[in-house]
Amino acid sequence: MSTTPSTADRLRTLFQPVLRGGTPIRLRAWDGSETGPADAPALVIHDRRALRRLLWKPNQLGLARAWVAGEIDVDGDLYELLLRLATVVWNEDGGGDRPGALRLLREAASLGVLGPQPPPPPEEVRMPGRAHTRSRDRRAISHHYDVSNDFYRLILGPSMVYSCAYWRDDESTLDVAQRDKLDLICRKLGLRKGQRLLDVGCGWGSLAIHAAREYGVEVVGVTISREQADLARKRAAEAGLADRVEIRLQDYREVTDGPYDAIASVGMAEHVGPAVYAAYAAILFRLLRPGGRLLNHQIAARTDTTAVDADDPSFINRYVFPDGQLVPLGTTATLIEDAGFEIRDVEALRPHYALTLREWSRNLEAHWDEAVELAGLGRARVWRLYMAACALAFETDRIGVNQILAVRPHEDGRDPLPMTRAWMMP
Ligand SMILES: C[S@@+](CC[C@H](N)C(=O)[O-])C[C@H]1O[C@@H](n2cnc3c(N)ncnc32)[C@H](O)[C@@H]1O
Repeated sequence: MSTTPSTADRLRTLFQPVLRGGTPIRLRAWDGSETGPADAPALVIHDRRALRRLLWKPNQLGLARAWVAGEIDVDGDLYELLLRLATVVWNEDGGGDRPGALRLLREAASLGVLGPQPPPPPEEVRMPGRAHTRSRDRRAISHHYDVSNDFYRLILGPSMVYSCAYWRDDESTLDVAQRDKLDLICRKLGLRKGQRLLDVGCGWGSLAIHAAREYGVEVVGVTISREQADLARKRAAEAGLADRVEIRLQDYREVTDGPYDAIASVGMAEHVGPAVYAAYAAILFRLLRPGGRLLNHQIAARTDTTAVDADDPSFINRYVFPDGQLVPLGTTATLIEDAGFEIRDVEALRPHYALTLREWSRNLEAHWDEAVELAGLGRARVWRLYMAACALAFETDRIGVNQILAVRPHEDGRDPLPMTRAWMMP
């Protein structure tokens, strides 16, 4: 019997310092050799070029580059693989640890398993110029949203809502949970017939349509994604609401036709950026009438990582949401208050987003061939990894999501809201 270690065994030895605390996954090498627990999902390394990426940046970016390029894959459940890796890789500071990476690269070279240095896959983006100018924001948004409306429909389902759903019970489906979320927002905003609602970051128009149909309000929805605006207008017209739903291809900074009775901002403020957040909050404040309500629904980081992200960009930044930035809930709340709002309610929905993302992931995997046809293989692989990784991030409390209900106070301090929260409940 040969005592020569297999390629997979040599890889395991190599990754040992990165996989601190154990190797809870299977590894399969390009020659078919395999090591690790039989019941665990396998990280399949198809191409040895992945090694340079994985060893140089054993954190998210290296893994993502190898994944998007198709050099690695999973045999089994991707979410489960990431969950197992998260405990050993992502808690490690390998991304900033260049001396450690160099040592690993030398070891890899001596083991004879190191391939040549590959360029990043073409799906990776770097945004030139100053962040959060209107033109750069338009490009960043177009990168993520102008992919293909049909591709998004495969993932989001007929509701076409691209934010965390509201899962009232185990029986809910994604569509029901999305409808419940839209309705929760309308109730929190206290919408009444004849009022004017501004929906900043309106996506494919689902909230605008729901609010106009169920609450009789007039809605202006703005988005800077052309594909979204086109489909949102079509959906509003098909729902017979073209006279009450106006969809604009417009930046929130360009809205000047206040006052509105209520403003919703759902899943948009993540794109705003901490540097211009104070200006964003001030614009929404000016656009609301005194006594009017703002519902700001936004993903939050647990800690402020903006400085770290600038030095060591993440997978999400380079592939998914260029210029998207997450800050802690407290930072957002302070900025909203500083603009003059009174915060009246905060609801944390973290577990709801984990469930939503698991559903989107399942939809994508169930329609994989069609998704690849619509968006291209590289893009589809980006979305598959992003959705599984974000589900995990919510599940494990690395990020959260919160609905902040705030009012623009009356000058005399009169309270525009009921005394208890009962009115908010279904
Ligand atoms: C995650 S999507 C959420 C869409 C929708 N609110 C929903 O829940 O389905 C974010 C939205 O914010 C919009 N957005 C981002 N930056 C914007 C800006 N500067 N001005 C207007 N809309 C913006 C995008 O175009 C997109 O429609």
